[in-house]
Amino acid sequence: MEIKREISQSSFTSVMELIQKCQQNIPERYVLPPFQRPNPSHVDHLSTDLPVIDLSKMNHPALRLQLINEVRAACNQLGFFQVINHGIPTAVMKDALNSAEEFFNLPSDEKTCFASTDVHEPVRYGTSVNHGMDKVFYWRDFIKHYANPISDWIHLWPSNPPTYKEKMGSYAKAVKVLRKQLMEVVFESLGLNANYLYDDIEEGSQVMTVNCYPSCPKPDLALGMPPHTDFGMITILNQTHQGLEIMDHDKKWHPVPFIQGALIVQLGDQLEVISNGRYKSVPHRAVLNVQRKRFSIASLHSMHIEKKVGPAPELVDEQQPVAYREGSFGGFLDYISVKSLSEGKYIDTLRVT
Ligand SMILES: O=C(O)CCC(=O)C(=O)O
Ligand SMILES: [Fe+2]
Repeated sequence: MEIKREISQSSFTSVMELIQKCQQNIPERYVLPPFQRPNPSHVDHLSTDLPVIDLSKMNHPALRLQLINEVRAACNQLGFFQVINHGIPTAVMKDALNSAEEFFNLPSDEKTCFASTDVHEPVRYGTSVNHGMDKVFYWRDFIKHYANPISDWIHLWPSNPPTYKEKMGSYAKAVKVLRKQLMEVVFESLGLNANYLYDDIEEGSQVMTVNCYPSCPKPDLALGMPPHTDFGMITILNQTHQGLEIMDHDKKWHPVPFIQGALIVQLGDQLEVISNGRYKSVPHRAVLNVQRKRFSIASLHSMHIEKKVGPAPELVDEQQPVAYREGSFGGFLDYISVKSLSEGKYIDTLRVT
C-alpha cells in the first residue's frame, strides 16, 4: 500500500497547486472538446421550478401523504429534489464544509499522503482524470472516505485540520439518519413497504466524496465533473455555492439554485433498477466559475458491493415487465444501469430492449 501511494504522489498535480501557477489560462489538458463543454444553449437558465420539498411534513400524519406525492412527482420527473427542514442543523452542515475547505487549503504534502489510484482505498485523495481513449482532466480535487460503519473508518480520515474527524463525522452521522428517512418516503412513493430492503441498506456503504472546485479562469472550456449518474441508491449533497446542473428527460441542463440550509437529493442507478425504471437516476455535472472556489460533500449511499440489485418483484407485472437484467462486465456495476453521457450519447447496457 505504501509503494502505491508513493507512486501516485510523484505524478500528481492537484488543481489547487495549478491555480497558483496559471493566471488567465488553463493547461490544454483541461480544455474539453467543443461538444463536451458546458454549452449555454443547452442550459435552461429560466428554470426556477426545480422541486423543493419540506420534510417537516414527514412527522404530520395529515401531511405525510402530500409529502409522498411530492416525492413521487419529483422522482418521476427528474430523479432529483432539494429538501428543507430535514433535521440537520445548518451549523453541522457548515462545519463539515469548513473542514473540507481547511483540508484543501493545506500544503500539498499533507494531502498527497492520501493519494491513490486504487478506487477501493477507504480514504483516497485525488484530482479528476478520466482515463478513456484520451486522458481528460477535470477542474476538481477530492478526498473520498468510507463512512459506514463509521467506527471502522473514521480513524483513517485526515487528522489535519485537527477538527476534521469530529466535524465531518458529525455530519456523516446526521446524513445517515436523513438517508433512512428519505429511503422510507421514496419506497412508500413507489408503493413499497417503507422498510423495504432495510437490512441490506443499513449494512450497505456510505461513501463521502468531498469535492473542491477552485475558481477557473476559463469556465466555458472546462468542467469540474463530467456528466454522470451516481451508481448507488441515493446521494445527499451539501454545497457552499451554486454549481451543480442536472439533466431532464429532454436532455436540457438545469442549474440547481443554491438554497441556504437545503440539501440536494439525487437518485442513483441502484434505485432506478429497484424501481424497475419508474424512477430514473439523474444525470448531473459540476460547472465552474471565475470568482470563487466551491466545495461540496456528496454522501453516496448504496447497497453492499456484493449485493445483487434487481427490480422489486412488486413493481414487475405484465404491463411493466422486467426492465433490467444482469450485465456481464465482471465488476460491481454488473447489476445496475450503466450509462455513459460523455459523448452526448445515452448508453444503457443493462436495459432489456
Ligand atoms: O459537486 C457537485 O455538485 C457534484 C458532486 C457529484 O456529483 C459527486 O460527487 O458524485
Ligand atoms: Fe455525482
